[in-house]
Amino acid sequence: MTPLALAREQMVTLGKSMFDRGLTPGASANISIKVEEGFLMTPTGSCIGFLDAETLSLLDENGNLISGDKPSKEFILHKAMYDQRPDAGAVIHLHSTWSTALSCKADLNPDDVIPPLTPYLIMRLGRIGLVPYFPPGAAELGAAVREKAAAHAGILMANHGPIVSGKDLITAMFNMEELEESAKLMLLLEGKNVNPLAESDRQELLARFG
Ligand SMILES: O=C(O)[C@@H](O)C(=O)COP(=O)(O)O
Ligand SMILES: [Zn+2]
Repeated sequence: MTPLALAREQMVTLGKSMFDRGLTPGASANISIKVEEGFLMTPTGSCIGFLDAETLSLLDENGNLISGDKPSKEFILHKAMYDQRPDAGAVIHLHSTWSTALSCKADLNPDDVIPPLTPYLIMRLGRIGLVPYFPPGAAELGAAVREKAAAHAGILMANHGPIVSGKDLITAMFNMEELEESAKLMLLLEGKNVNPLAESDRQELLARFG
């Protein structure tokens, strides 16, 4: 199997896994993988639970369509992540419930949205960033993500949802799952007497795993 064929198969399989586990509803979400030709991306309007390996959008490095259906309108977000994070091999954007709920809250720290509650989020994604609301597909949203992406592999887009990168698609998916679980913990603990990790513990984790 060629690397491109493998990427197609993995996008279909992991897209279905995320959809089947209720991580994004309907035709929300988009996924991309960096490939030799440029990028493989989910077509706009597609449901990630029912992707067709043959109609996925294959784009060159500048985002020009080589083959397949019209790509996601969010290619600009994915490209911003790849440009700012040279080690990124895949990017996922979902409308997962807890991260999206968190993205709607006021007074979040745009460079550290989720407090250090447990080690694993810190080990996988470090600090989570936040960009202001702009409409889906807007150039301004792409620019805002571009500005945050060098410092954050996981970003919440206000009133919209999360976007994460990883060295490959399975890593990006695990990163997204950990972000979702951490957003859930944060919201479940609201108003409770929480004992977060000490900043020194977080620094140690960032130094070892970041
Ligand atoms: O929220 C939106 O409209 C997009 O960000 C999205 O999730 C799906 O857009 P397409 O990938 O263009 O279908
Ligand atoms: Zn979206």
